Amino acid sequence: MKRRSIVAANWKMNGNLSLINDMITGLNAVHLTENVDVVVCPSFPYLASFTAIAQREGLQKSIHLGSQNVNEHQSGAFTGEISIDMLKECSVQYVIVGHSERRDIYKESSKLVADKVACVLDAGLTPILCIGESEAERETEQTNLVLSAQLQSVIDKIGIEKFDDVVIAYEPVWAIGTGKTASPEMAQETHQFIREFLALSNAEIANKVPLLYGGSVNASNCETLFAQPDIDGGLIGGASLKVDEFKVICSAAKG
Ligand SMILES: O=C[C@H](O)COP(=O)(O)O
Repeated sequence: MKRRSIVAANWKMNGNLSLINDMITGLNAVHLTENVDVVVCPSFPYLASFTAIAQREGLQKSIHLGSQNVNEHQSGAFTGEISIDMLKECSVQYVIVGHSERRDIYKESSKLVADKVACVLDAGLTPILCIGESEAERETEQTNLVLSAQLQSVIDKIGIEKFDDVVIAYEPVWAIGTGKTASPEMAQETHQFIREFLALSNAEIANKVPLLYGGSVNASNCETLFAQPDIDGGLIGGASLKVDEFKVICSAAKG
């Protein structure tokens, strides 16, 4: 079956208003293959700006706005946090959850990540659930164990059926921002494992879930990565801050 392809830009704590303008103009000029969606995830202060500029300039309908994080509570005394309703008011459609930088630097547990996935789904938005192993875990052959545990905690929380509305991004931590991309074969092998793991709970849903690869994807390696049968697009960090390079990556998504 044909799965949806997604290319998502995670700007992390980078970018500014000028980049929002340039990205919207640049992406509007890209010919996106049918069945390909593009998601731009700037920092919180730029979400409303993105929407305002997109409304003013017009935006291809397959380009969407995403957030890099959300708080799992609906509202309350959580200084510095952002609720799902606030994101909805800014026209956000996708939310990155469980990025390894959130898990490592901010100590987000798999339970918290699962709560956030549930919160995003309950609001009718799409979570981009990030999973991935560290270099030490790969070297000690624990990759599949780590990925299974990260996935199982979300399955336990929301049930496998709800994965129909979940996007998964596999990002080996050792490949993030390091220039050390997983080889297409290694990435494919791990994506296939993820799909097979989901299939143990529900084969039909496993076959439908878009699986994105993330970790030093750039204009030179995107085509071979996206050509792999179980890779349905990418979660792009550094290369998504360069409009021309990101356009090349979006154009390479197979749809
Ligand atoms: O969310 C994106 C990933 O962390 C990948 O970042 P990168 O493309 O800079 O390696």
